[in-house]
Amino acid sequence: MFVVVNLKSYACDPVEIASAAADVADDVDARIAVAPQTAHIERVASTGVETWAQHVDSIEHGSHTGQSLAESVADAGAVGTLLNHSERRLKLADIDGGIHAAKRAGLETVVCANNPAQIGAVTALSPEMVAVEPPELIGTGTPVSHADPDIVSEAVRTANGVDESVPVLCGAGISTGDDVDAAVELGSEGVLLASGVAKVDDPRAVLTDLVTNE
Ligand SMILES: O=C[C@H](O)COP(=O)(O)O
Repeated sequence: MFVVVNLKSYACDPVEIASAAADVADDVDARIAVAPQTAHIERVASTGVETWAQHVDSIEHGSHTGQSLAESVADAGAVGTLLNHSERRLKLADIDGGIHAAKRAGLETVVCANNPAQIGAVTALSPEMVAVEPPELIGTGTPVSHADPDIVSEAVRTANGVDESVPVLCGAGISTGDDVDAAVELGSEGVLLASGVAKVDDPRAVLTDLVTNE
């Protein structure tokens, strides 16, 4: 079970959440990663939590301005990156290029997709993991694993049909251990969540519930 907490651009304290995630991961031997704003990667990584970027661009060192170089986020302490998040959609060629850039820099990748058909397409690009997230449920607090279970099980079936070695995560509205349990029942090997941790008063309690309710 892999829990990825995407802090998006929420007005939260990234270090407080990262420290809580590091403690909870240690306490219950769970895999929890935090994906902060790029400018916060170094501070978040210094807490010891597994740190991910929210995005890298399909570029190499060179004349690029305002883009995110995979080597730079790795140098700051990231060990993985999201790609093609619903709020940062990419063309297929740029997803492919982003995966190559990430691999070059030693970063793992979770490539997001909106539906099972897109999951099939991005699984064929051989990322480490894929994540299905119906955009209409993102940030609603209505968990995909309860509200739209078929999309998760279909995404798992589709990904397995393309490449069985690529695990499928699911996201949108996940905030409790019960949501995680339901996701696992559907074949998901992890969850991607944001508001359920980044917008609450006690992120440590939520993180604990997420990984101890299995
Ligand atoms: O990256 C996280 C997903 O977009 C899910 O967001 P959410 O947990 O706020 O629904």
